[in-house]
Amino acid sequence: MASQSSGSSKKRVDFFYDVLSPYSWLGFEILCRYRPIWNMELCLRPVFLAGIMKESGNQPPAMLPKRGEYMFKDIKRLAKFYQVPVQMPRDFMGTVIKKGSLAAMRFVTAVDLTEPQFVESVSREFWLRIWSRDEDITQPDSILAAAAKAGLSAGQAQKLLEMSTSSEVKDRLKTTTDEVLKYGAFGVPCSVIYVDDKPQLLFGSDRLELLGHLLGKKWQGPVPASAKL
Ligand SMILES: N[C@@H](CCC(=O)N[C@@H](CS)C(=O)NCC(=O)O)C(=O)O
Repeated sequence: MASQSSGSSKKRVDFFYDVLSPYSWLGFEILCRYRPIWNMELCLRPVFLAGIMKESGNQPPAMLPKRGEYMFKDIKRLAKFYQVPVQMPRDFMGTVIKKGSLAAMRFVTAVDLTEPQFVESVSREFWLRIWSRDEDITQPDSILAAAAKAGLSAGQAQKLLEMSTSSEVKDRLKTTTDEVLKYGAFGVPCSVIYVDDKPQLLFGSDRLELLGHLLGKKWQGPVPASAKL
């Protein structure tokens, strides 16, 4: 459960995301760049976007054709501006809507439960596969390849893959998804912070300047100078 930072001067930011979401990738990379600058305790919280859509009664944005068209252009412009190598998969419907991210998000959840220091690198490798190189993230071999690139040993990755279908992992992914729904989520990414002891949910990778403002921190654009070094 997200809560106000206790003890340390670090501000806690819970970042809820699904690797099926390119906007989540943008937000993730920006927050990773800002983590030392804003002195944040960045808590990466894997959720299942399809579950959020279902429970909130929402639909993937691209289901509205005009919005889908806009999104393609938006992502291309943002990738350049934010300096994150996002590229649309050739078969958007097949990759994003039909194949989905359940196996990948269960794997990330298993990593979070047992090897949390790898959550960031594993998530990034999934995004690089699906949203940069147009590669699969659903098959066991694809998941193991992402895990290897992220720095997990073959033995660790195989164990985590087996664990990812356990009820412990399924329950944890559902609990985290339910948690962000309680904060008011209808999509991803969502950042949750506490201001005056009250949780504040911010939707999108385009609300990080506001997030900084609420934390009393300065926004230096999507690629702050120290991240360019
Ligand atoms: N304006 C947001 C858009 C984020 C967005 O479209 N996220 C998708 C998933 S990739 C979503 O969950 N959309 C739900 C909605 O827009 O209602 C941003 O720039 O990050």
